[in-house]
Amino acid sequence: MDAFAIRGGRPLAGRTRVYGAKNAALPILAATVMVEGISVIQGVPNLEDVHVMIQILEALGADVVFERDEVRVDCRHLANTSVPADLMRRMRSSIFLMGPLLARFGEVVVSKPGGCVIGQRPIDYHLRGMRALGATIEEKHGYIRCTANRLYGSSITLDFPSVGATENLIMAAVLADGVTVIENAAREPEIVDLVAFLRKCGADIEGAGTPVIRVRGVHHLREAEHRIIPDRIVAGTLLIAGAATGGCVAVEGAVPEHLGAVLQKLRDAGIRVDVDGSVIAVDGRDGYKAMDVRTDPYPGFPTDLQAPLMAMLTTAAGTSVIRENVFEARFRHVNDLLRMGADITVDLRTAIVRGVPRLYGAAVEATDLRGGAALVIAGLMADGTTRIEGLHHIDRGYEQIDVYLRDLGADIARIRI
Ligand SMILES: CC(=O)N[C@H]1[C@@H](OP(=O)(O)OP(=O)(O)OC[C@H]2O[C@@H](n3ccc(=O)[nH]c3=O)[C@H](O)[C@@H]2O)O[C@H](CO)[C@@H](O)[C@@H]1O
Ligand SMILES: C=C(OP(=O)(O)O)C(=O)O
Repeated sequence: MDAFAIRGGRPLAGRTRVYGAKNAALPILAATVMVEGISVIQGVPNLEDVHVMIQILEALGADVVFERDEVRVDCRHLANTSVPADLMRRMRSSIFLMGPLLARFGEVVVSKPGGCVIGQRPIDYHLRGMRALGATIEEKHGYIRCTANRLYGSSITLDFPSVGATENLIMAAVLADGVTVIENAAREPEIVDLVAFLRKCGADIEGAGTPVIRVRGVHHLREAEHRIIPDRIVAGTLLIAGAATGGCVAVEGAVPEHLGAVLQKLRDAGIRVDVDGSVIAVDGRDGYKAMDVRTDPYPGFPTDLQAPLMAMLTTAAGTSVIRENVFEARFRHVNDLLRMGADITVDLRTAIVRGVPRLYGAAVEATDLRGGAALVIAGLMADGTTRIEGLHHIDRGYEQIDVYLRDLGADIARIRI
């Protein structure tokens, strides 16, 4: 088993480059099963979740080659429509196979997906939407079998703008008969990227990035090449780490508009933020103050950066109030931050963070992906040595985070324990 050993207290400094977004790459790789040809996807991050998605595609009968940051997926001879349960459990994004397989073959068997434990994370919107498109759904012994002779365009209104349900339903609707309208759709940049890929393949979709998405079904999808958008959550994590350590960090290759709410919050805390084209720089040398933050669907402050920002605010002057509006149980990192000397009280979806002068190194364990990133940031901020276990959670979403941070001057090592 691996752990990170971090000697904290060094301000990060320098330039780094962000890679492709996990949360865009995963649905796009799943969408390739609808293409009866070869899809070429570039800018794919080398992450555990991407490897699981490739294993799923191979189990379905696809030929997949992953070289450097390019994945070539040949789905001409796809034969299997059941996603193995052990792979389903490995990540939330396994559910993205539901829409595409149903669309292409009229049948799919999945089971409850895994992923970060940050709330109940049901899939009822996905299933309700598939039913609205004409699918029959049987749930037995933990398996979910969806079938349809044909899918038909329909009107679907989501109770909450779910990212995954919006993506799954767009994919199911792409090959359906007629027009599907998804209302209260999620607007995240990753959805816009999925739609950009599908449109290159010949799909007829309008409204991505707005709350109303219209999909007019087409007969088939053709081969296409696509480059994944940069990972706004990784970019945000590195910028927050830079500011939290009182350092100066520039992240290249980002899309600043995707980070609007995040950059605004950093500025609200008194951190200097400069944007020059695709380079975002933060300067935290003058320190920062407490502030209130609420997570919301895009374009609001992303829930995936709530934990990293909380780590930063543990030593801010004053009291911060953090409200988590997207997931009902996304504060599991708090216990370990307390172990490191933070002063935080949680009441359901609200965390009150009273700034303390400093954090202290401790032995802690990541229990989910972004909570793990928060512990890394806390370790970089803390006096003394922090040992972080549970690295598989962090590796699901950050490509060699230790290497990136070392390049910025951090004293972090991956050790075998
Ligand atoms: C692979 C991927 O892209 N993951 C992201 C995606 O997760 P994911 O797509 O799972 O998140 P959703 O947007 O679907 O979830 C938002 C809320 O809706 C609820 N819900 C969702 C679906 C459903 O059928 N029923 C239901 O009640 C969830 O429990 C949650 O409370 O968006 C989240 C919100 O930005 C991010 O934190 C995740 O990083
Ligand atoms: C929650 C996340 O991932 P997943 O939806 O794959 O669990 C995340 O990327 O922060």
